[in-house]
Amino acid sequence: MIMALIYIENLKYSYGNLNNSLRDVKYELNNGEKNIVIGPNGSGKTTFLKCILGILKTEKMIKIDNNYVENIREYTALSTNIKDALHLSGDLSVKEFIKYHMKLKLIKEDAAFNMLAYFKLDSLKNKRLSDLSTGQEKMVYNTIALSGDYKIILLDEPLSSIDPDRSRLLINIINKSKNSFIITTHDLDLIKKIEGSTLNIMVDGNLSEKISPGELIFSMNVNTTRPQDKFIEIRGNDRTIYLTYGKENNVINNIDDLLYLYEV
Ligand SMILES: Nc1ncnc2c1ncn2[C@@H]1O[C@H](COP(=O)(O)OP(=O)(O)OP(=O)(O)O)[C@@H](O)[C@H]1O
Repeated sequence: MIMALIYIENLKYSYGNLNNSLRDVKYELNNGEKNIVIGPNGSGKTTFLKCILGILKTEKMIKIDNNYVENIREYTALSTNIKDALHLSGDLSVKEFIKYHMKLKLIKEDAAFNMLAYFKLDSLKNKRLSDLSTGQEKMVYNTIALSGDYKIILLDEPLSSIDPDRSRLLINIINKSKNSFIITTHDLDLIKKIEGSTLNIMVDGNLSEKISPGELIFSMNVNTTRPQDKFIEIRGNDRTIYLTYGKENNVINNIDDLLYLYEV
């Protein structure tokens, strides 16, 4: 049996007693897959990535390359733009910060500096991290995540606060890459722009089954009242959202219509 690159079963995570941030997540990421996770604010997308990264501790629920995450000490095949996963020591310059991370990941620092130049961000090298704009800071983390040949790249909202030109450059890199990605986003356009992407929808800590975007736009209907003929069921706290075949209301004719998901 060929095991998925990331294999998750019964993943639950709570920050405190009252908070059920992830409810019972089942998930697989295959080799070379580019998986996009969308969902409303606070639905659990970042928490999901942090569990995979081992930043949040879980018990034998997540396997990467057939090893439990908690047993992986130095997983150099995994890369991310999540700030909490990037070790920070003091207020470094961008140059120092990049050098530090490339050394940590045993990657030639040129890889990251070339990427920075590709993003037309050479001028940031000597700036302090604390002096960067929100978008510039995000691009530095994206650069670190994408430099080097990582097997799995976890990008949390990589395009938030990023200008259209740099967004285009970043999407080009993802499209050219043969590696596997999980990308969280609120930018529904990304689903169209990342070639061959798959989609999961997170609602109230529940993750939908995997959907290929092509499947969605054949007159799918977003509703909370028609469990019969459901194609995808997404359980929320106090509602269940069904994607059904049909043309009554909230019909998905294109990716932008996924906005209905946020409205029901
Ligand atoms: N450090 C924390 N302590 C307590 N609760 C937290 C913490 N981080 C997140 N949460 C809660 O967990 C839930 C999921 O948060 P998470 O950040 O994973 O959502 P998200 O889908 O990434 O949201 P967004 O789209 O707004 O970035 C939310 O209810 C949030 O309030």
